[in-house]
Amino acid sequence: MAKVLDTDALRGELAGLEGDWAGDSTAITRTAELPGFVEAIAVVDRIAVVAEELDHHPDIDIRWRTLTFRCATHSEGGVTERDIELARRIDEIIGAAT
Ligand SMILES: C[C@H](O)[C@H](O)[C@H]1CNC2=NC(N)=NC(=O)C2=N1
Repeated sequence: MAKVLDTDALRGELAGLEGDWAGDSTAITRTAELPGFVEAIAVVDRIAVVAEELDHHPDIDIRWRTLTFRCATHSEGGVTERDIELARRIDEIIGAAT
């Protein structure tokens, strides 16, 4: 079972991520702007595959070509290492698409 990260641990983990993630021990979020709607949906599709592989799923808000991801471990009520791993994988996919 993954533990909810405390503020210090979370700050360290966020600093190590490629993307501009923000948040607190409740949840972390980042946005990404893709060239267009089709590209944004393609990114969501790739992230869906990874989320299934990890058995860990982000909340995703889609507005035209801007995506907002929110990661938290629902079962633990906060941000755990599983969210950091998911965030890292989301960053990789966005990095490859932009
Ligand atoms: C059984 C399975 O591990 C759980 O239901 C998973 C699925 N995906 C999940 N995703 C997220 N973000 N939090 C969870 O607690 C969670 N639980």
